[in-house]
Amino acid sequence: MQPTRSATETDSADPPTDDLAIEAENVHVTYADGTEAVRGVDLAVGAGEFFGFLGPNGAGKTTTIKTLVTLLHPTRGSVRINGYDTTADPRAVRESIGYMAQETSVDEELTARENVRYTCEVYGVPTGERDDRIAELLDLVGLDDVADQRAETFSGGMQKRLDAATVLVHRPPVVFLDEPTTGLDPEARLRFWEYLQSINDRGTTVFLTTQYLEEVDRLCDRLALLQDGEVVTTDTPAALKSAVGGDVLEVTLVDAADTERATRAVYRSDAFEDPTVEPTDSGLTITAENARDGIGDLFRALDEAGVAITGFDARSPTLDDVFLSLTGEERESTDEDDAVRKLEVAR
Ligand SMILES: Nc1ncnc2c1ncn2[C@@H]1O[C@H](COP(=O)(O)OP(=O)(O)OP(=O)(O)O)[C@@H](O)[C@H]1O
Repeated sequence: MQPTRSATETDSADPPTDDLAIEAENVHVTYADGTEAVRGVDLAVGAGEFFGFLGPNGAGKTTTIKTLVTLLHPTRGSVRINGYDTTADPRAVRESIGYMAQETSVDEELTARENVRYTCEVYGVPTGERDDRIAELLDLVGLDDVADQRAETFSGGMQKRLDAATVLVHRPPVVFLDEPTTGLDPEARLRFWEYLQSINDRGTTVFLTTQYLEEVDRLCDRLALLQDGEVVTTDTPAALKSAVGGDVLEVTLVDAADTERATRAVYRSDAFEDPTVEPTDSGLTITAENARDGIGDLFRALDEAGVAITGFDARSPTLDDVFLSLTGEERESTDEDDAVRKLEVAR
């Protein structure tokens, strides 16, 4: 079964509820060496939301999430989690959240069951409730069959799911997950997404940092896009894609050296109203309202300019286009996203 986006989806930049799980106001974090990793971040995440925090390497995602979970203090600004201020009341914050760091905290010498039992002890889950809680969580993450095997025999994906189960032992209303699927193969990522969807379906607020647009598009009610320590935009995936506007035409040229000539020909022609033309490795991408209607005129204009094409594709905007138009940066992870798509088609 494929995970689907949760039912709380809205087409708004505002959280779907007044009941906020995460509130960050003008948060700045500057490291001791002077690096300004986070520069004025505002966030308002509603209780029960599945919220994506997306950005390229080094954008400041980990620094932000560590600040939200009280491991770092804001240099300026304030953070409230479940109504508790992270600076004034860090203990209350920690008791009301789960945090899964990038590095797994699974003890490989223990079995899956022992790992979860150990975390129950750390969090003081009442002794009489532990067996049921452990069974429920191992079932939730699909590790009930291997509950008594040592974690060292697990794949990377299984270890991540075990780690995620331990994050939930004290039934926190909010969980923070820092790039939980980085390094997982496509099959393991899909299973992890199903798990994340199921914990959100149970009412848990999920704050997920990731570099994978596909992940955000599939799972998140809303997302914030971070670049150079600043939030560039916050909205639903659907609204962001429609803000890119129109259709996207991908044109592959026989000779990539013709890109400039082709770009000039597109702008000179009246095939499209107000097009945006971006060069790619093999040709160009044209974005315009009703671009599909201008395809005939486009072919004529390129032919007249002496530019030969080998391939052509018309599609609706993706989050990749959003990312490109807002950050000016091409994404690096496309191969992995393609692998997930292919796997889903094969399923
Ligand atoms: N302890 C530190 N001291 C100084 N600078 C740091 C420290 N940790 C991170 N940085 C810098 O802060 C900036 C933001 O890093 P951060 O790890 O928060 O980004 P990120 O978006 O999580 O990146 P990635 O996806 O690579 O994990 C980067 O320029 C990074 O080099």
